[in-house]
Amino acid sequence: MAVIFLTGFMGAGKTTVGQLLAEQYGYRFIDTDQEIERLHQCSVRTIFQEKGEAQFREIETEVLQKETTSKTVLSTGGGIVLSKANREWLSKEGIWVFLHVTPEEIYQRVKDDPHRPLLDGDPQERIQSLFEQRLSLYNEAPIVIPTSEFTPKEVTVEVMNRIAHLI
Ligand SMILES: Nc1ncnc2c1ncn2[C@@H]1O[C@H](COP(=O)(O)OP(=O)(O)O)[C@@H](O)[C@H]1O
Ligand SMILES: O=C(O)C1=C[C@@H](OP(=O)(O)O)[C@@H](O)[C@H](O)C1
Ligand SMILES: [Mg+2]
Repeated sequence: MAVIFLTGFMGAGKTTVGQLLAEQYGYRFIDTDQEIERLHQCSVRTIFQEKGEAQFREIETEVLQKETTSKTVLSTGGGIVLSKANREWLSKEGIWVFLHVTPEEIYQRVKDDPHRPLLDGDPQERIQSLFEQRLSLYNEAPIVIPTSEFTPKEVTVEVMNRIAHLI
């Protein structure tokens, strides 16, 4: 009766693959960003603007903890790993998967999408710098899945293969 946490950089495919994975298992699908937007009735971008990143992170942690229930695929926002407490939660409370993607591929996937406030300005520079800051945190996950050269369906199958013994 597992909960599966999908983590990784913006554009890794956490939201996309999470939905496919939940369909395959017949599990509930929760995306922390979508849940925050539903609870607060406004966009992630607006929350960043009006409340600031620190408060967004507090809300994100609350959602992570509250929605950690059995038979759930929980797709997180890319910054969930910034908090040590969140990383401990991910490692203790469920199956923690890191969807890996290269900075070049991230840029291709997110360049036309205005929804990510942390990529405002020069997105290529922002991606490179955040990637370098965060890679070691994502790599604390026990299960690492490359995604850059695979379709969401292929990534989903690979996640299922890699966690089959834990489900
Ligand atoms: N494996 C993949 N190959 C190509 N494009 C992908 C892949 N996974 C996701 N995408 C695309 O990249 C964008 C970001 O995906 P999304 O699931 O929102 O990522 P995340 O939730 O990790 O930020 C979407 O347009 C999605 O269709
Ligand atoms: O990496 C980050 O800090 C963020 C990633 C976003 O989610 P995705 O990873 O789903 O894009 C969203 O939570 C917010 O814009 C902050
Ligand atoms: Mg997402």
